[in-house]
Amino acid sequence: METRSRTAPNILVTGTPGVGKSTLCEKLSEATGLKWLEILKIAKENNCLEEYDPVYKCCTLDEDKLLDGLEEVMSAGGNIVDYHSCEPFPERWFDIVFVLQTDNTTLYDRLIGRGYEGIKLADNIDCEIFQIVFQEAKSSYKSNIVHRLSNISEEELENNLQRIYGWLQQWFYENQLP
Ligand SMILES: Nc1ncnc2c1ncn2[C@@H]1O[C@H](COP(=O)(O)OP(=O)(O)O)[C@@H](O)[C@H]1O
Repeated sequence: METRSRTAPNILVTGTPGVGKSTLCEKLSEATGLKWLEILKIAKENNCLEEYDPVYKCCTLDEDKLLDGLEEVMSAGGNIVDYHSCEPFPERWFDIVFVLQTDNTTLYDRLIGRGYEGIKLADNIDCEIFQIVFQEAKSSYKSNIVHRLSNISEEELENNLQRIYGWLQQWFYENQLP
């Protein structure tokens, strides 16, 4: 389904675990009324998780089942999708993609605070150092809709929210229904 037939845009908020996606999405959803879709939570609730990985202490996604289940709500528009990767999703779903980023010390502290350790901690820090999610986003979507946002402090979070509100206003202005 094309963007034009949506009554509100779909936003993807992505980035390495710990960069602040949930925090930003929750505030954005509260302020705008757009629906916050926490992909991991939705996958759990709808039995879209596959085998457990004991090293990373998480499960892989049953992507086909998850995407089928989300198609209708994504086609309608008005969603904020929160996930640490953009690879599973069809390009046509999103009007804009925000990749949140932090510095490595900040991310390290946040992940330690969350109980990450060993390979899981090291791999996530590497993921941020090598900007894996940003590279993924650039290869998955048109470059003009992919935006990096530094999200280290409360002040940056507020700036990021303001920037997204500004973008949303512009979207509604440009896509006004006749
Ligand atoms: N802009 C920010 N400034 C300071 N702390 C933040 C910011 N964004 C998130 N945090 C904190 O970082 C931790 C991880 O945030 P979270 O939103 O859960 O990340 P993610 O959803 O990307 O895994 C939380 O403790 C949260 O309070």
